[in-house]
Amino acid sequence: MVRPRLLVVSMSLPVTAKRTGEEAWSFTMSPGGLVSALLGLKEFETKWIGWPGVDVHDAVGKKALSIALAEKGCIPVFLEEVCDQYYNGYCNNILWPIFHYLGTPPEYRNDGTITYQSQYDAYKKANRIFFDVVNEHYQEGDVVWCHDYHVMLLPQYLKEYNSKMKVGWFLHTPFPSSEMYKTLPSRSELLRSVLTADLVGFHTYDFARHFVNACMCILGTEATSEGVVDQGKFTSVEVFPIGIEPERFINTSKLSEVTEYMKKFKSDFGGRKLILGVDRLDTIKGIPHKYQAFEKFLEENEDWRGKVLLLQIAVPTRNGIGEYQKIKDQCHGVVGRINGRFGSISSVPIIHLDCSIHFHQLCALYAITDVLLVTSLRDGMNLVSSEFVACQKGEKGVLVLSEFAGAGQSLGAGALLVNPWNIKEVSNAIGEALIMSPEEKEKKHQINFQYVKTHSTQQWADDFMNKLNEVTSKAELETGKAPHELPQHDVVQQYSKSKNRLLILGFYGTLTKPNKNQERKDEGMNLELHPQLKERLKGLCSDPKTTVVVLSRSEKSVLDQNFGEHDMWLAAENGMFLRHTAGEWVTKMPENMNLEWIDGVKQVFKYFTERTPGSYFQASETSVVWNYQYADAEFGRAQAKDMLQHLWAGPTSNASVDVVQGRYSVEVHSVGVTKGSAMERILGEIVLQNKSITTPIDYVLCIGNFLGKDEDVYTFFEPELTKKTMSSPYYGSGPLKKVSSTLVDVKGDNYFSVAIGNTHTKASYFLDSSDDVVQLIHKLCTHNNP
Ligand SMILES: O=P(O)(O)OC[C@H]1O[C@H](O[C@H]2O[C@H](CO)[C@@H](O)[C@H](O)[C@H]2O)[C@H](O)[C@@H](O)[C@@H]1O
Ligand SMILES: O=c1ccn([C@@H]2O[C@H](COP(=O)(O)OP(=O)(O)O)[C@@H](O)[C@H]2O)c(=O)[nH]1
Repeated sequence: MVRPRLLVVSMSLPVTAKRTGEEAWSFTMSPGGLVSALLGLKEFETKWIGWPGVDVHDAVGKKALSIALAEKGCIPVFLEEVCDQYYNGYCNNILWPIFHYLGTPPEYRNDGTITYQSQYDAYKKANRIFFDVVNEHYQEGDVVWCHDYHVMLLPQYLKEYNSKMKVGWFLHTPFPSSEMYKTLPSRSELLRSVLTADLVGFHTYDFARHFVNACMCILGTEATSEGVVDQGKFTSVEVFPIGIEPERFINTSKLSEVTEYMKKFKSDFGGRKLILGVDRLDTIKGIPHKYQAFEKFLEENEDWRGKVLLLQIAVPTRNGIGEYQKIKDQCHGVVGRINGRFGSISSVPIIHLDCSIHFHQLCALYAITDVLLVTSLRDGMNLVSSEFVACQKGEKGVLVLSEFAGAGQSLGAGALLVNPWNIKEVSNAIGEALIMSPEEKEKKHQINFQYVKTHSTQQWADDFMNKLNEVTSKAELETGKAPHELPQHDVVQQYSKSKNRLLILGFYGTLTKPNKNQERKDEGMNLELHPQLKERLKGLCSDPKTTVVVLSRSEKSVLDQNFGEHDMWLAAENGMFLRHTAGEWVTKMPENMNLEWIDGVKQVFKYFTERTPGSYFQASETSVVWNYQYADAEFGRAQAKDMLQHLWAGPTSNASVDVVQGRYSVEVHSVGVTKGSAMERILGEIVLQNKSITTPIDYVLCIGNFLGKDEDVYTFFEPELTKKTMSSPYYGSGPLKKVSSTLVDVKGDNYFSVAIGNTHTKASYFLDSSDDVVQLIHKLCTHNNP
């Protein structure tokens, strides 16, 4: 496969520039895991677009810097006067703490005169500047991969300008639960923009789930198991846990310079056990908590005093922010206290370094470490943990890892997981790690080493790119398939010609009267067939060449009441129950379906129904739907968001259910209860009962006003899919065997899938309303006698 060129966009470039003369620049590597990880992308032609770490105001300097950076495959973004408000302000003082559950900084809570607005304005401006630079360098076919919370508006700017650009967005930090995210004033704009990307990626399932929930609660979008549908546009949301470049660490630790450092450090530490911490000096890394836990350990384990050293590399970061200056002082204070308490003339228990160290030194330290102590209060991933695992040699060390780091989900099995807020627990884990047997340490190490080796950055990038390619190719195909107005003449003509027709009709919104003025009517509770359809349907059903199926989420009794007198098939609760009107209901529910959640969901729905005038809920045997179509729209929407929170916190939290938000409804049903998935079972039953079927179905008309998750029914009969489905084992046995290969014979011109009032659909055609369905059914009934 030819790989596209990659435009990586992140706030920081991998190198930080320093001016050494009018036209001269020197560079150092930028700190942080994002940079380390992306440097591992070797197999793509990559241009990296980002801020060079300095403000440059003169044209000469900018030009010289651009040239020097170009040699490194980098393109600078000059942020100039917006930089401070953007980077130190909105990004790192607002988004960062909110995304890491620290909430808004105190000055925004306590000082009524400070608002986010000017910082948000700077954020918008900065994203525009990023957009301009990307746009200047973009070539057709490039993939633009936006990284992190600094560029959340960029996907929208790019897509508005050129909808064909392939755009991915990946978040390196946690995405918080919607309760926390909701506090952001610009929450909707940021979400909407991110959703314009083709693919949105996170490190862990939790982060992805939080994002999807936020979209549902805040924007009212519909969520599917694969992503989010916003205003008819689908955005894929996936999990891609980042890795490191393991070979780089493994090979470096074998270098003689590194071995020399190892010897030297061992001798410097005088035979003491080494506990290592490597973190940017960031509020989220829990460094003061680490010190407190170590202090507790020394307090409670007198024997270990003088025999263990905690070395903390505290890499400087974001010096322009007050909180970061404060934490530095705070750390120095605590270290002083502990060293004062437990140090001696010859040694102190903690060495705290406010600096970054050379890569060889880092690998040497990782290699000789007995305990790597990671106490992040929240962390997107934490690559330091993986780097430590990759560098370990000889008798292995132990990873003590915060359960709040994304890495906890991938390296947890080979680590001692701790809650960093629980000082006692961390202190105990230090003790446990120090006395762990070599066999146990080796076992844990092997588990993690296998993981680290096989989950490289390259793999991570490949996975992201492959998925992006897949979703964009699919979207391209689907764009070409935007639905057309139903060619009613062809529909009728093909109908006349065919010998064995199958009509699949939805009920609500398809065969009911259109509800144009949104007034409350009794049919809210009691769905009623469109009055003009009664006779027409009868005519349609009485034709022996036509099989009609009403496929609805309604209950059996509702379908009985409305269609009982017609000669047709009724598929209630999205196909969970089926009957021919001449026979009894049969259950088509998949075996082992767990319905224990239903009572809890009903209670929540009842609660909201009582508090939302005009709303009602319907519970069937397999699903519960709350409808606020006749309630005040604004209030109903707000209540729906609130309801989702209650559902997630309670009855649906561990249940295998889908919670689907419709335009005016919230529906909960067991996973996999979709109309498309029911189709195969329905068809099987029809064939089973119609033993006389000898001619294949040569005409399919499927009309509905379905939820996104049910749209799979429109594609079920697509000619290329039919072949696949019909050759499935289901059809290879029992009574279907004899008709399996010839059951359906639709080639395209005799297959019509129709969505009512929806042009963002998988259906091939659309009709405006159920009044059009009435007209169409009339034409079909009278086709021989127009
Ligand atoms: O550029 P800075 O402001 O100095 O910050 C450095 C980076 O910090 C964050 O890194 C995150 O990415 C890592 C790799 O995915 C992940 O392991 C870690 O948990 C995250 O904190 C930030 O997201 C980056 O944008 C910064 O460049
Ligand atoms: O002096 C140092 C020590 C470490 N690191 C690197 O900083 C990164 C930290 O990444 P992590 O994901 O653990 O956290 P982040 O800093 O991105 O939040 C790792 O790749 C380290 O190798 C660094 O740049 N300078």
